[in-house]
Amino acid sequence: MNGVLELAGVSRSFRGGAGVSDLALRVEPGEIVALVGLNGAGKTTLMRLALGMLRPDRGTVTIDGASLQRLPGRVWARVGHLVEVPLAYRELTVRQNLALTARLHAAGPDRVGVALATWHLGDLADRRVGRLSLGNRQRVGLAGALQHHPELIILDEPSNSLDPAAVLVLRDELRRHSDRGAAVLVSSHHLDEVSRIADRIVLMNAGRLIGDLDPAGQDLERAFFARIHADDQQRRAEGDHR
Ligand SMILES: Nc1ncnc2c1ncn2[C@@H]1O[C@H](COP(=O)(O)OP(=O)(O)OP(=O)(O)O)[C@@H](O)[C@H]1O
Repeated sequence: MNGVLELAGVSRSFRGGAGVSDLALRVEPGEIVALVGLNGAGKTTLMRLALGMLRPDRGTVTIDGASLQRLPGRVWARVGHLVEVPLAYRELTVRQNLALTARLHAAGPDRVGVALATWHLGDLADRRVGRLSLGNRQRVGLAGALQHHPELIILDEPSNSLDPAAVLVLRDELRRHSDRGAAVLVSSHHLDEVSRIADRIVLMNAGRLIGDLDPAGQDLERAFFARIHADDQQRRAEGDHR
């Protein structure tokens, strides 16, 4: 498996008018793509579509060239994701949760010790996940999503509720996994953080992908808002002409 994720012409609408339209995105092995946009832009929806948690009304999603409906189990086992709720059983300990996620991904139990050390979870290894703080639960979720060395990584706002030390671990881990060839798609609200790790920043607004931002560019925040504003104005103008 080489982990390429591709969305082509993907649309999904929800009752009430919201949704995403005509999404086209390709994430290559070794590449970190950051998805940025305002609240409600459609980032989580795109990720749920990419993971088959939601079916598109139109368009196709492929991983490694295979449609999600026909994706073999061994390919799913090479995907690591954290979208919405961290995969963790509240009544089990941190160590038990990590052992379970390792098994689900056909990885050996030896990965658990490494994951505990990487995410500084050693002292919490025998605590029940349900008793942990939000940030520590997020660390367990991230450790579980990455410990099997996935070829495709999809994380929705992974730095949410992490302390600065854990944000550093996250950054190092994403770089390390992309250096060994993983394709990484990550959403974020923190442009400065994203600019440090992303090879490509993809902008989303009102359910559409509206172009890229240069991670090395000056004053990313200003550039971000200018692009969003221009897109809003264009949509309004097009609406006026209908
Ligand atoms: N299951 C659903 N039913 C109806 N509307 C939905 C559903 N899921 C998402 N939406 C709507 O689709 C739009 C996009 O939501 P989404 O959660 O993808 O945005 P987001 O970019 O991830 O936002 P945030 O930054 O706040 O997490 C929103 O208007 C949301 O209310």
